[in-house]
Amino acid sequence: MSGVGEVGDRYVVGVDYGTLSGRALVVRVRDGAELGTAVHEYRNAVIESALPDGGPSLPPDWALQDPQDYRDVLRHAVPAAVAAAGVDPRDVVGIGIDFTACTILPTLADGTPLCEVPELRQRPHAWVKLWKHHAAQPHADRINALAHERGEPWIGRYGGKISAEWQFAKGLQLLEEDPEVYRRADRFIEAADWIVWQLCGIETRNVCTAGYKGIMQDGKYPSTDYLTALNPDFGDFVTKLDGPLMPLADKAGELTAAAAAWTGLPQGIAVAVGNVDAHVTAASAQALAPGRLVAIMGTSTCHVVNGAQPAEVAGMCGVVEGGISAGAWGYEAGQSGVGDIFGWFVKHAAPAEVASHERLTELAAAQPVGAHGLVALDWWNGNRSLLVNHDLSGMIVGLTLATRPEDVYRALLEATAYGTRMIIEAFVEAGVPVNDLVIAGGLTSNTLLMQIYADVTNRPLSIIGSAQGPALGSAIHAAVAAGEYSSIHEASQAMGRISEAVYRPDPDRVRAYDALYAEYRTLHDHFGRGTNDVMLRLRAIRNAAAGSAASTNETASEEVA
Ligand SMILES: Nc1ncnc2c1ncn2[C@@H]1O[C@H](COP(=O)(O)OP(=O)(O)O)[C@@H](O)[C@H]1O
Ligand SMILES: O=C(CO)[C@H](O)[C@H](O)COP(=O)(O)O
Repeated sequence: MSGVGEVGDRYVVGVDYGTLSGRALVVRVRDGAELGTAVHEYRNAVIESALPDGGPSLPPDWALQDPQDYRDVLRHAVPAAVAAAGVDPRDVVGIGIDFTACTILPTLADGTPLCEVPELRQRPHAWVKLWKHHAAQPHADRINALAHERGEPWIGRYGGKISAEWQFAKGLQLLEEDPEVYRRADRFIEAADWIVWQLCGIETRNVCTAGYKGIMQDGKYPSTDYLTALNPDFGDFVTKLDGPLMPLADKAGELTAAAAAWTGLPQGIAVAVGNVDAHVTAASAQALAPGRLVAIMGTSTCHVVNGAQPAEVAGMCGVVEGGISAGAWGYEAGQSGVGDIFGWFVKHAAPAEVASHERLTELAAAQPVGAHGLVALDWWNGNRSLLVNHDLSGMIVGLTLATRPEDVYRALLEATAYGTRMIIEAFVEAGVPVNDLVIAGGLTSNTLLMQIYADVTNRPLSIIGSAQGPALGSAIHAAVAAGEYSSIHEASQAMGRISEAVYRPDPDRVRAYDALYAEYRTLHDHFGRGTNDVMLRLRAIRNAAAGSAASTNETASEEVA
């Protein structure tokens, strides 16, 4: 953190809503200096098995959140960040937020979350569905099949598949599993837009989530005909999504008196339009130019890259005009599990004497490429791009009695790099240039991982110059919304930071990885493209067994009662 500003300086606050916590960052407008930060952990974190106040236990693949946790970030992290920065809150001129996505909730017409309506509190579908809620896969499958059958024009803009994580799959699941909660939902809104509504009292919809996570293309959602063909009661779904659509970095409204009281910031300051963690980071990494692919690597990885033209890229998440920044076509792809796979290995598979990222990385770094004899498929949390199937699962080939924990750890790091290479090749083959990579997020601290990515992708890797890429990106958007800069490009140049080409590919390792990547591709297509659906069959067997175990437990507890 830099020192406090000078007299006359103005500041903006960026708030990054992550999977487990929200971080606030106070940033100086003139140069992007980061002056103070604070984190607030969500009390209810990720709700995966039981609701906070009781109700039915949640089936596999559910992931919910509590919207009160989001308000608490405003009440705790924002004032703490301003205090840590040592600036006068009266000099703060704007606030911007970014959120995970698609993280979405049903609300009443006034924005009250349905899970806060007393009689709906114990209904799982009344809660926020987090981005990694994966229980809507069957609904996504039907959305996709019908879109292809009818030749819907928008499906190509999503690489041919809508993800189970996105709005329409989650909405259809809500309708079909709890029609009453669906009917009570006047609004179905991304948490990014909901928290902006809480801040400025005005409901808006940002073009980023509407485009990538909804199906808003060329100013339109899917037709009523199509939605009715999915389910006769789904025809009205878009009326719950509709709202004033706003470009990124615009001002959504002004901070209300109530939100000023929560945050300690001045009433009336600019509130920027909501945005997504990955997409705001392109601005903080000074990576808005076409061809610079930004990978935000944390629990999962999100890839965003601007292009000059629209193109259809099989398996990408989507292409949206102005979806990253005005004046370009923004492309997105993603890997649903990255740091979480490494974390799983440290926590559940590595023996205690080596069970830390640091120790496993140190041991893994000592071996030449290929020496472990392993190739893994990185699908521990399903596959977002290119296969768009969250029922796929992880695999390691080549294990022997000589395999050591660091070998497996290294194979997992490499598997995620191969997954990123698949995505890059899909973009390039479709005519979307990817010249270099800019990496942001917590995983930038792992230098072995960074070098593996440079070698596997055969591209130079630049590193964002901030440990708070999303929060800084939100602050940059707030500065534009407050009128401090005339465009996001100008603000990004003044306030963003990047260290250019920190990691360069090594030709020998590139060659060695080409051979391993060829094996990865073969396995990827074999298990992911229908030659052998063993993973899908295992998932069905698991779900049936989990279902019968749950009903056995319920019968047992009824008998006890
Ligand atoms: N040194 C490390 N090497 C590899 N993975 C790590 C390391 N430290 C933490 N992780 C993993 O990175 C993820 C946390 O990254 P972070 O960027 O903080 O998360 P988030 O995506 O929530 O912002 C966790 O999944 C954790 O298992
Ligand atoms: O898809 C997303 C953005 O488009 C999610 O927000 C993202 O994958 C979750 O990010 P993280 O793992 O960093 O919390």
